[in-house]
Amino acid sequence: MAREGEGFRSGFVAVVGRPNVGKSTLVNRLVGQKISIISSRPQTTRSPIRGVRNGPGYQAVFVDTPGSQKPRDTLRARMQERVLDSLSESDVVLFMLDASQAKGGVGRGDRFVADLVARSRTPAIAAINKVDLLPRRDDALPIVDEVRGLADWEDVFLISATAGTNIEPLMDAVVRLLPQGPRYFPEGVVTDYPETLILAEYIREKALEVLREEVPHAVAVEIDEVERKGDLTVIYAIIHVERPSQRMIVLGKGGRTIKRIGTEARRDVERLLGTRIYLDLKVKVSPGWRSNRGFLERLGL
Ligand SMILES: Nc1nc2c(ncn2[C@@H]2O[C@H](COP(=O)(O)OP(=O)(O)OP(=O)(O)O)[C@@H](O)[C@H]2O)c(=O)[nH]1
Repeated sequence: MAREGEGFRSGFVAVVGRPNVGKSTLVNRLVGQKISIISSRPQTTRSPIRGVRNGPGYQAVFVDTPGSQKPRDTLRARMQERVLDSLSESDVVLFMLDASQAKGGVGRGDRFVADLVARSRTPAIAAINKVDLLPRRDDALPIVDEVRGLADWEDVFLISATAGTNIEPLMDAVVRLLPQGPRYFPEGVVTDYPETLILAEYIREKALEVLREEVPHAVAVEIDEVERKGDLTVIYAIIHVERPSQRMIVLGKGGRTIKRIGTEARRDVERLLGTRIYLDLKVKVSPGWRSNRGFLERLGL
């Protein structure tokens, strides 16, 4: 962790709200990349990281708060505790709701989340999103009034994550609430390094460990797809080798070797992402991949 000069602000911003209110859209806009950016996870949070934004004198780490919606089952009390814990561990909470849905009055689900935010006693900002969907500007006023009554917000903003309305004023307000702190992630890493490349590196490292000297340098790992299903992340990855004989080695007797690579990689990736992982590993023979430019570019090499 780099030490920064006097007055550097940093912290974790929990983004909460019912599904579909636009949390990912907003964070992607703030971070400026389509893929959430991750790096080695600092000890201070148990939540998966959605993205990191670096600005003059600050670093804001946006984190997900799993289960921040009204649970329908009997686990309700325990889930509430978990959400409360993660909100309390954050430095700032960004509560989002969908203006187009709140038109006839703020829904019960939104109230439920807002109530958790209030109970966490963490400085919080409310962002009423999708204002572009309101037919008239005045339609927003009753929503703002209602939202103000839900918790003791530091600020309430009307935004549109897709149109870009009020995004920078919102960001300024977030930064004002960040405490003094270190730069948790090196600037270069978080701005240049997409998640898939980091995942691929982890899997490659495990493959090399397990294979030792048997398939030196013939192994490349490609992440085909990352799918998030609640707190489960499904990762489809391909291990490329150059010859059929190498494929046999990577698979191992009865698939034993690839299974071991998968198990070890999954453990690390789980720690990295903070979610449960299902890792789908395939081995493919790609002759001459090392001299195929398009292939190398796709892999970020
Ligand atoms: N019109 C409009 N649509 C938006 C806006 N922000 C997000 N959306 C749309 O709302 C849908 C849901 O957005 P997401 O960012 O995936 O919502 P989310 O809250 O991250 O959803 P979960 O990951 O399921 O919790 C997408 O189709 C977005 O394009 C907005 O400001 N205006």
